[in-house]
Amino acid sequence: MRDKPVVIGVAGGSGSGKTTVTRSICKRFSDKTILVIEQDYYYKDQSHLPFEERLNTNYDHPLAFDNDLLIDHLNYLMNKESIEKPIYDYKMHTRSEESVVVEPKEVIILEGILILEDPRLVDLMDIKVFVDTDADIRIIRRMMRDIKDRGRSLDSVIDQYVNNVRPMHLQFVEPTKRYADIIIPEGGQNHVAIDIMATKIENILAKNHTKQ
Ligand SMILES: Nc1ncnc2c1ncn2[C@@H]1O[C@H](COP(=O)(O)OP(=O)(O)O)[C@@H](O)[C@H]1O
Ligand SMILES: Nc1ccn([C@@H]2O[C@H](COP(=O)(O)O)[C@@H](O)[C@H]2O)c(=O)n1
Repeated sequence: MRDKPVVIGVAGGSGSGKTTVTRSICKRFSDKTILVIEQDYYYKDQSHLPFEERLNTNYDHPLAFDNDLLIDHLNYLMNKESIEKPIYDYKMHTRSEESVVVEPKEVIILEGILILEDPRLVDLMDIKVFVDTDADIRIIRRMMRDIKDRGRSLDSVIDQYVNNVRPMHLQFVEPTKRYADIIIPEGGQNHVAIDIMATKIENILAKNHTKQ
């Protein structure tokens, strides 16, 4: 493994397909090669707040994230040290009590809505990707996922989208597209883009291995 892992940032709006793209890329490599770090798991811990209060948090604002901890963890991984990655509970709107120990790998994919919004995170990335999907598709995907997987009602998804997700997307997420090296339209079903990403990663790994 070269001195430092390769860091690939995968940004994009909620429901754009970041997780799906990331999983499609990971499937092309062995489990030992790519470590995925989700910015969502670094939402600020809210366990000290009553549940009702957690419902009022704006989870689409940059200040909702504990990027200091995320940056500390990325620096540990860059120095080939393991971290205790937090686990996030979307139903309870806070960090779980458990965490998981993860070891550094040759490639780190950092995935999240606002990873290109913090210049300290951008500075750590070798390749920056923005998954670009139309807003109508994103809201439909989000409705289906949040009701099925995140314990939400239709009304709450619509309310949150109108009051927080949409305005924050326009103010903070969409403008970060300009920092991307690669823009992937439509996300996980874009096989050409996934092929290009996988080839780029293979080339970087091959170069690192011949240097040793
Ligand atoms: N191309 C696609 N076609 C249909 N459904 C998709 C597609 N990409 C993602 N989804 C679904 O949409 C939801 C959101 O996708 P996900 O990859 O989790 O987006 P993000 O990580 O950007 O929020 C998931 O339930 C996923 O299975
Ligand atoms: N307690 C929380 C925390 C976050 N969210 C929403 O998650 C979205 C980001 O995750 P994606 O997988 O969709 O990128 C973000 O838009 C937050 O609104 C939430 O609903 N509840």
